[in-house]
Amino acid sequence: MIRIRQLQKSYGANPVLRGIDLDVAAGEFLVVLGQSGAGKSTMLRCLNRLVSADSGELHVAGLDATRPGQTRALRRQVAMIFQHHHLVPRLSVLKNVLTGRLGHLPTWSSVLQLFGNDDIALAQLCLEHVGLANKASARADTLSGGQMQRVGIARALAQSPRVILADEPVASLDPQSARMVLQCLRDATRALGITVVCNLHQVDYAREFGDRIVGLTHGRLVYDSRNGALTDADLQRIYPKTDATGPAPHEDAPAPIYGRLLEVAP
Ligand SMILES: Nc1ncnc2c1ncn2[C@@H]1O[C@H](COP(=O)(O)OP(=O)(O)OP(=O)(O)O)[C@@H](O)[C@H]1O
Repeated sequence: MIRIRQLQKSYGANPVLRGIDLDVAAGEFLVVLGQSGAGKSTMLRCLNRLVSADSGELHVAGLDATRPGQTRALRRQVAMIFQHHHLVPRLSVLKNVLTGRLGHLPTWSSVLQLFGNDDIALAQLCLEHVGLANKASARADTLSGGQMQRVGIARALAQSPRVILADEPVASLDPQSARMVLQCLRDATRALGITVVCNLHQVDYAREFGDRIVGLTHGRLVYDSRNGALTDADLQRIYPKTDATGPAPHEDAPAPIYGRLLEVAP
């Protein structure tokens, strides 16, 4: 479903991705671990052309993600979930989920937001997948943080994607809500056969929810395992400057650059 070969990306003189090779199978739930600044978000954003790779091969859902001409097709096949769900607070939960259908509407009806009955039925089904069917008519800003993130997942599902990219989707949630959100993401995508690439900072969640874990260090893949046996030595490779208990607390990390994503969030 995803094939990456020798992916390279620099920001000015800062080489962020230094030749990534990675294949992700259809339906796989892949967790990416790595220190802050390791290049996780950049790799994810290359997969749907939010960021243009400098060089390398990048095939996602049968599309060549290095070609600018493929951007629209790619954005239809690849949904994204962000740390901050970016819901429209005053809209109902259902309408927020329906925004996931915008890329499938002809331009004139997308401007007028004329959703058909099929779109509405699909949005309701997506809300069922995340256990929030009973909240369809509630205003988004009346939900808890975990519920909002589940609406974000429903919106991504409504896009009928083949791949979901999740960039630290539970970073701002308490442990109970975080587990519920990851469970919900894994169950829904498993049921629908959707491939997930999920950046996480929490090693425990990676072990619990990942079918497979890869580790990124200074722009290189240094770990790749399907068996979940993440040892202290593995963690030292993934987090070379911290102790083997895992990453430094996220509060200490430089703030990720999410502002720009607001412009392109679904
Ligand atoms: N648009 C940009 N312009 C310049 N530098 C950038 C840009 N986006 C990211 N970087 C830099 O690229 C490096 C990798 O950033 P990236 O966000 O991909 O890391 P990350 O592993 O996702 O980190 P975090 O876990 O903190 O989100 C960092 O040094 C960051 O400062």
